[in-house]
Amino acid sequence: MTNTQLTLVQIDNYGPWTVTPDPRREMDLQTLQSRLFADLAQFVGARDGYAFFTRFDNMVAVTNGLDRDDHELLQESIANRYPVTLSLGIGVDRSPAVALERATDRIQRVGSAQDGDRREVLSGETLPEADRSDTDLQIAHFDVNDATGKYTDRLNEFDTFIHIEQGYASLMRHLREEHGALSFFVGGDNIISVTPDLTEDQYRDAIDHVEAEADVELKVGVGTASNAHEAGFAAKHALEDCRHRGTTVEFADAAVETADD
Ligand SMILES: Nc1nc2c(ncn2[C@@H]2O[C@H](COP(=O)(O)OP(=O)(O)OP(=O)(O)O)[C@@H](O)[C@H]2O)c(=O)[nH]1
Repeated sequence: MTNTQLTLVQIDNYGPWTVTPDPRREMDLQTLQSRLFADLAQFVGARDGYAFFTRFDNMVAVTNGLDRDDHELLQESIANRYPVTLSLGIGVDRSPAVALERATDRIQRVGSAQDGDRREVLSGETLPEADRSDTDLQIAHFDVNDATGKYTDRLNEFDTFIHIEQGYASLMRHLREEHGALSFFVGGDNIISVTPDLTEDQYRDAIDHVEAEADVELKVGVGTASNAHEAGFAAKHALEDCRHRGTTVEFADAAVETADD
């Protein structure tokens, strides 16, 4: 059974805080946001989840394997160390987009992101403990073909960035609209998608779509496991298979996942 547990992480009342009593220095905000993401990534990663920075004031984490107590501990630890607090909404569904809808609804129904009285919401349902080990999720790790030779070593950084971002925009829209999959840029030329069970043909169609729309060539490795780390790690191995075989889509085989993890 494939089921994704997603957590929406939202900084409470962040907009007003950034301008109270006066606008704060931008690089101080950037430092806070990136450190907060680093702490979230470490916390979630240590429990075999994945975290994505998305807009920094709102972040998304794949939290299969994390229970309500883990979420509470995250809130407590951040509140102890940062001048801001976090609200967390949790949702579970076969479709990652629906899981995120559910997670979001849990926070939105309590109040606005800029509501001074709405703090440290923790709401939503986690996967039942008994279901965790036999519930899988799918991670697809996309990479631009020869980004170094085509862009990094030839163009200035800004023009390279435009190409990569156009490819990302095209892929994220296609997978969201066609399959309810959620895709996140993770740096360099890499995009990680949290997907429902997709077929090889569906991945191939996505790659063809991005090439036609944005003129960016991608390849993808796909992994399935009970947590994001194992699924993503298997996907990375599958991506290496693409490199060695010259293919565009590879699915991890289960043996690799356990042998190398
Ligand atoms: N987040 C993340 N970034 C990576 C990973 N591997 C590579 N990168 C980034 O991607 C950039 C380009 O590296 P590659 O994708 O290996 O190089 P390439 O030139 O595209 O070559 P091929 O992928 O072999 O076609 C690196 O500078 C890193 O920033 C990864 O596993 N995760």
